Amino acid sequence: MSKNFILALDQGTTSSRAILFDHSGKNITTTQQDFKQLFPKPGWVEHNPKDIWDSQIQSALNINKQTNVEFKDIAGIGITNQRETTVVWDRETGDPIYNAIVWQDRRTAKYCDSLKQKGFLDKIKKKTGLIIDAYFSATKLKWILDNVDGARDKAKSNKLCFGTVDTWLIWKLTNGTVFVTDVSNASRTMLFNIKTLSWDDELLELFDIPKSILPDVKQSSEVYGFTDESIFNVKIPIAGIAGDQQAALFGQLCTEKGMVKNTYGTGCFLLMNTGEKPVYSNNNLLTTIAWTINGKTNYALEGSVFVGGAVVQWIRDGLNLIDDAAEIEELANKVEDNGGVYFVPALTGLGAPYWDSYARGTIVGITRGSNKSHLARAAIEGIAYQVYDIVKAMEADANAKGTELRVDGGATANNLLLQFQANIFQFPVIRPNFLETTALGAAYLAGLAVGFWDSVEDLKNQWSVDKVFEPNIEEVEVMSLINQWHKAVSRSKNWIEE
Ligand SMILES: Nc1ncnc2c1ncn2[C@@H]1O[C@H](COP(=O)(O)OP(=O)(O)O)[C@@H](O)[C@H]1O
Ligand SMILES: O=P(O)(O)OC[C@H](O)CO
Repeated sequence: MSKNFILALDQGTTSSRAILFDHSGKNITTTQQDFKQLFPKPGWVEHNPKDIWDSQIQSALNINKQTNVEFKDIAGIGITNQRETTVVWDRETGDPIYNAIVWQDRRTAKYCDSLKQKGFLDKIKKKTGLIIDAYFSATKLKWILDNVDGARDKAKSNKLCFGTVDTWLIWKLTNGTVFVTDVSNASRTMLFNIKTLSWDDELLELFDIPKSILPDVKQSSEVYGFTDESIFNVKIPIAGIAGDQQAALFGQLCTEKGMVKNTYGTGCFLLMNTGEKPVYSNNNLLTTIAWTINGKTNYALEGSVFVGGAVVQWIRDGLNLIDDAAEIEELANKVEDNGGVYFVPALTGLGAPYWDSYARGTIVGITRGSNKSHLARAAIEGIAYQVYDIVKAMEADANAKGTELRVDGGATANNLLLQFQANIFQFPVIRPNFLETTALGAAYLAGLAVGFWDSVEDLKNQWSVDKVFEPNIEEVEVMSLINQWHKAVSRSKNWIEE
């Protein structure tokens, strides 16, 4: 019997989602569970790996409560996940030995500084495509091995497993029988050589990490194993894995060299498909693996913004100015412009192109006339300005002007944000009809592996436009806004002292 659905599991920074797709790429149903964010110290961000698993499996199980679809009618599962977040667990018991250290966590910033001072920047960039930063998994994993009682001894005697979130979920889904990741996730660890497509022995030595604790690295689209029968009462092939930003690039069908997307979620992540060869940035962007399919690896250039939609969450939960993220647009629309207020949302430092772990959130230009609407507007604009800086870096690397940008992610519901983004880019921003492109990308990868879809060409007519945001201000006006923004950025940099 041929099966009718593909299930994507999208494990994000703030929530776990399960999304069911049919053959036409239509979203049949979505289930979602938020889970707890842990902030044990300033600059530290953790998740309980059990919360990650519980929320993810619960949303998957809720799929057949919300629809009549039976699990036996699912042809394959695609996994996509918040990247870099580091989980270490006991190989025997399956119990995590510490909380997951989340990608936003800055606790290893000082150690990263010491690596830079010792001159490792070039070597690490050549091997991994990455800039030395606390963002990536390597220093988080080293921190766990160095700081959790007994961890180093256990690691040496092959008693521990390390994984990014994809690896952790697949381990749990297969009852501890499959220990894998894919190239896109591996390329975010700072331990993976993106040219040889293997764990790099020299880097493992540098970070003092035994190879035995690392998962096998697979392609992004292949059958890795089957879910344990006890979970869905049927064995379902797990057939796709990609880090969420690479999955979104695939879901937006940016499958040709030169195509670009930006996702506005907790953070913002702009990726350009650079084809089958790695392109190295001269402007502080990352080189990363987009995916490997049928033995062919595609690379991407990436600009990562640490705080995007998260600034709206902070305005909601930290300041209580709104009850729901969507209300920010109405609040911001009560004023015509930012009234001179600029908000650099460096709440967990600045990512690309600044890479400043010591920057912190900064609000400048406040006068007696400023009000909460100006602040809301400045926050939304602060998201867009950060993406602007990345586009400029990418234009400089590509030696070409951007012409359009495909966007997705939760914050793209905000028309004010996308209109302002188009205004400062001076080129159109395109919002597709279907915004869960991360999940769609994971579904495509799984569906291609199990023959649910035949080829990428097959998928191309599934992408369609909801709205095109055309710029509606003049370039001279943009220049003066950008000038003020960069002044604000300079105020936020190198703020905290450890
Ligand atoms: N209308 C809106 N305007 C601005 N930001 C929004 C809006 N709706 C949601 N967001 C923000 O988008 C983010 C959620 O997007 P999502 O793609 O689900 O994120 P993630 O996958 O990172 O968990 C949250 O940070 C939220 O504050
Ligand atoms: O969970 P998201 O969508 O915020 O994505 C997080 C990124 O993968 C971090 O690199």
